[in-house]
Amino acid sequence: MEPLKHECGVAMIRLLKPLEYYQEKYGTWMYGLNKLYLLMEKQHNRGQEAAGLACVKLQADPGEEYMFRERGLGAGAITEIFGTVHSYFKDLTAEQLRDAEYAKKCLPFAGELYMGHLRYSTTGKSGISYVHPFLRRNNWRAKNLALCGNFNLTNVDEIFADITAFGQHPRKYADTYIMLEQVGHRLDREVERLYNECKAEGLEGMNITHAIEDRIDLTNVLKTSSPKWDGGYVICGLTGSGESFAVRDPWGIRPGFWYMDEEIMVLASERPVIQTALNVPADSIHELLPGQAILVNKKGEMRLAQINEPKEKKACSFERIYFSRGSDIDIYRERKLLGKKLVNPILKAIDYDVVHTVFSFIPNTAEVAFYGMLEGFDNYLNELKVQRIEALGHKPSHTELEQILSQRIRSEKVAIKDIKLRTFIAEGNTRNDLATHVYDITYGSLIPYEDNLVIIDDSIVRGTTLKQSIISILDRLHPKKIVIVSSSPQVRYPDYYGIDMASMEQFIAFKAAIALLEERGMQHVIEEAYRKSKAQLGLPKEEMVNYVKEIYAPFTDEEISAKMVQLLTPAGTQAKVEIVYQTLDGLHEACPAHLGDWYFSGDYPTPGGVKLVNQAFINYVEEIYQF
Ligand SMILES: O=P(O)(O)OC[C@H]1O[C@H](OP(=O)(O)OP(=O)(O)O)[C@H](O)[C@@H]1O
Repeated sequence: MEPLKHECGVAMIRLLKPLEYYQEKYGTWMYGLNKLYLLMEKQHNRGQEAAGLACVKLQADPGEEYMFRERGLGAGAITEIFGTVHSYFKDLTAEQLRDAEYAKKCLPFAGELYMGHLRYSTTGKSGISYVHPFLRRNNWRAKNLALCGNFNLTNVDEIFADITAFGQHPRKYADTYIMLEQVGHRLDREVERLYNECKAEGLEGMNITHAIEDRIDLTNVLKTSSPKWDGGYVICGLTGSGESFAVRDPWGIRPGFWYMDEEIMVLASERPVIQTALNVPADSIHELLPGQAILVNKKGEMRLAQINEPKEKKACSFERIYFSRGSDIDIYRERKLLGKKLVNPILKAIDYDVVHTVFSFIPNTAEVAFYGMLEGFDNYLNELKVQRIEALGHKPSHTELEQILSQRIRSEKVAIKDIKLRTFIAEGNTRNDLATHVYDITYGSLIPYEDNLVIIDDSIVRGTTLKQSIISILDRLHPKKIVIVSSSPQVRYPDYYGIDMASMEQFIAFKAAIALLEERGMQHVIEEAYRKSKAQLGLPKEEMVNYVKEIYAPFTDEEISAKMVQLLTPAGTQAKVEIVYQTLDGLHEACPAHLGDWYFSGDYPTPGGVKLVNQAFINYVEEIYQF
């Protein structure tokens, strides 16, 4: 089975006051719903394929619904699901709409607990039934569970085996279902344990229900269900009795941030989203720590709990480079630094000829790195100007100064992206076409046959953007040389923890390394790596080694880059093309708190990652390479 992937965004809201409070203070009891909309809309960058939301209403009477969900497919899913929710209110009178008590009693989605999810998946497994949140319903309110997550587990097979060993019978072999059943099973046990406890105390009827709901401790549930999860995750859940939680993986791979005051608790995948939606400063927002959970109980009491021992922190650097919005104060700084660090290799590539070089970027994500790169070149040029002034040996005249200071770094808006969608996270089959037509150029933005063009992108993964579109369209401007700059290092290995970059054979770096091995008659390296990978199949995953590294080992980064240029440059391109990459050290210096770099280095933080890359390489050799 191909594992399902959920590279996504999450948002949670827990209103800590009655709905009347928000009606009075903010003029609407829909305060929570509206904030959820903002949090989701501002995380659209994290998922364009589908969206879903869930809501739980506290204090419903038996016979009244208290858990609601809406899900939609497609790029317009957020608008669609909120449109549907609002359609329930469209026939209300103005008075009814203002009446928080009426809303609470009679209207769907008028609750205190909210949860939203944005999804993209590139595995072809789509359809509304795969859209989060997932629900598990039961006649015991505390056993009801809504779950959504930004996650990917490497060991769905092991967890499936585990829960079937308990005698459970999941309906689907899909990670979210399996997780839902696993957490749900532990939740059932917890409720049953409390039921027995309450019974033994002599409680009866609804008193038992209320006592269970007062005593239930979700940390027990999470501690018993999550230890085997091997992967990156922020899993969010709501229960029918009013508990909400979010738990993060022990390596801190996937991000989660939360904010709380006396009115609201909010959690989201990205920090600035909370800042903007609630107008609060960055330092009032906390990171959910590796292995930690944030829980708010039925009474609105929050607590942080260490669910799993934190491991060596390997927060995903690709979040910083590409996936998250660049509006975060730290991400903005980091992206700029990534650009700045590339000045020296770029200077080499343009033969130090800044006078005849135009600098630009491939929209949109690379824009911030571009500003950093420009700053770096400004510094370089200033230094040159100082040297030239000093070299004059006399007090410079006004004309001399003017002449020296007039030199500027030339930056232009050369590439234009015609649509706002991210092509990277578009479904595989449609991507090529999208990449081909999505970019355009500004005619006249450089001097033909005289100027070099340095153009920065955040990442080169499959190379589709370059090959299908960028290089040939830039060549129409007739630059002398095109220097493509990647603010991140060469992407060499699949992700497996929640960002579905591509499968191994699609990586342009991998294709280049294989081509080099073949060209130089070094096929034995492939055979050897395959043999070793195959030989360790029976080993426990903790003992496995990533032998794919041997494919890259014989070559320098520059050799691989040069090969990529050959593979990516369309026939007939007139300009000379070169690719300049960030180094791993440069990445770590720019993003020191996010050292997770497995897609660049092959150093997977969890044994499941090594196991999957091993299998992927075996599959590649057996199905594609075929000796
Ligand atoms: O080498 P490739 O496989 O083509 O992938 C890398 C490209 O994909 C991303 O662009 P995307 O259109 O997703 O988003 P952006 O507008 O946020 O830069 C990224 O910025 C690169 O341009």
